[in-house]
Amino acid sequence: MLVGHTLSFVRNPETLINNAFRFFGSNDPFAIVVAGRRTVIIRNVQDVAALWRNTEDLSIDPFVTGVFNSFGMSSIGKFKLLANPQEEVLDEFRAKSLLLQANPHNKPFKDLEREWYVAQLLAPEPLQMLLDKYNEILNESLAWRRLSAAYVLSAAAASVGGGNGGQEAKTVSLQHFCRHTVAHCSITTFFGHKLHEVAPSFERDYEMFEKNSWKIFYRLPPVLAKDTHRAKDRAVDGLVRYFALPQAERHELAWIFHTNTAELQALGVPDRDIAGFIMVIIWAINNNAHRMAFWIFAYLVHNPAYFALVRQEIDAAFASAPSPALANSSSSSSSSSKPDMDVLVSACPHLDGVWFEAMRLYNATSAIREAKHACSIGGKAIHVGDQLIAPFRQFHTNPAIFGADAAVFRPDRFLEDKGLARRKGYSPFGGGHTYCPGRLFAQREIYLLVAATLRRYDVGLVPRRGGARMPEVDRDTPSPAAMSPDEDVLVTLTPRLPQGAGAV
Ligand code: HEM
Repeated sequence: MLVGHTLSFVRNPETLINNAFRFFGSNDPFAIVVAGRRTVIIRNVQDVAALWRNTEDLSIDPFVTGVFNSFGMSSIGKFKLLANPQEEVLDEFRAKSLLLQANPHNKPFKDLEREWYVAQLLAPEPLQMLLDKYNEILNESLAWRRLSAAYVLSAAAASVGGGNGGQEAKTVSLQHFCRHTVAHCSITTFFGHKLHEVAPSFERDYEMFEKNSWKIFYRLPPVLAKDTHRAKDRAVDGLVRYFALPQAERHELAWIFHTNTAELQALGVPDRDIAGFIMVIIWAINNNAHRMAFWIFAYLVHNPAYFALVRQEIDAAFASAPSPALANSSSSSSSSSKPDMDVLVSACPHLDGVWFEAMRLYNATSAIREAKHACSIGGKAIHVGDQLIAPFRQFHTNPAIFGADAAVFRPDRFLEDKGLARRKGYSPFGGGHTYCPGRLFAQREIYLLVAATLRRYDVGLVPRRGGARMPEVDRDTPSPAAMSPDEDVLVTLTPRLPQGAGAV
């Protein structure tokens, strides 16, 4: 049975799918029509595993090229991503190109690229080097005098909730704090300071684009997304200028992006397409991460007891670092503000709990594939050209997996059941051959952000008309991945006083 339901699917896939399941009365896959296409929806955990396994018949490539299409990539650029390197690499690049020299199975660019992500983002040493750089940039940007106008709304000597009565406090938009800090730190980590020199408005343009990037992702007519397209085009212009610099001036560029751009050049992909391609990856890096950071902070400031537990764990990770007050002083070296990463990721159970729980409840990611050949999933016949979608939030809110209170944000569930984050059905980073290669970086960058912030500052909730309220998910804005809140949270940041001075 086919049901035409494009708009309701884009706006709120969950309600539509729940209604359909009630209607059909089973967990078997069923078909609806989305944007004129037969789309098979999957909810059974075993069927998702079958979808991930079946790389012969089911492909993610049409979805990926669709995204690049929405972001303005030319036909030649899209063709080259999936083309045969033996036929496409230009003569002058053949001796050096990894697509020819380190590609025994002659994989197209898009497939070989996955191996490069793994090499940079999942191998311990390269990952740690990126994180060390990230931490340095983070500590510079969180210094009291450098807190950015992108999120500071006002500064005043005020008596605030954190207990440092009379000390200066800055009022901050939590949404903008997370969006700006995550984007600034990761963009500078991967591209270096030179990008800001040649494209001073890059971050602003990127953030403006990203705020409504769903309009591009869901291919709204350009006339309905003018500002978003313009901001994206300006950011891409900035990247074109950056990549036109001699390589020596881009020495801070991370290996993965050096490799991506060099190999796309070797394939003869036009410069603007290369910049557009990199823009999509920058979006994948940031779009989810800052929203997750927001939900974590939002939960912590609304739950002081949990905040205190997380801060205790974080302070232990800084055991060999100087006191918070020293960390805030301009003379403090960035390395002295470095937490022990092992403690942070393996001895902070309450931080883990709030991270796992945010990733469970505020993540609308789906597995998406298209059928290249006829096959079957969960007993359902799949025709060539069918689109298959498995929305993970269906599993993440399933009481059979997460208990009767699955709809509630309760981090302790991950402390009570240590195996819960490995349970089938918990897939915030997807799975199969497209399993997010940035998963370790993402978790660690967010832990660093939470750690650095709580280490340096008392974070107080600004009183809100109508009383404090943990935001809910914004159900009016479609989200391809991490979900936005229906309301911002305003907080005060106040430098923590040294231990022993009665402030902490
Ligand atoms: C909380 C933050 C993040 C979440 C929730 C997230 C989630 C995901 C998911 C679900 C996928 C799989 C998509 C699919 O199968 O279609 C994915 C893919 C990907 N992610 Fe992430 N991600 C995050 C952060 C990052 C970061 C920080 C990076 C890079 C540093 C990154 C790089 C990528 C890349 C390159 C892919 C494409 C993989 C492929 O097609 O083989 N992600 N991400």
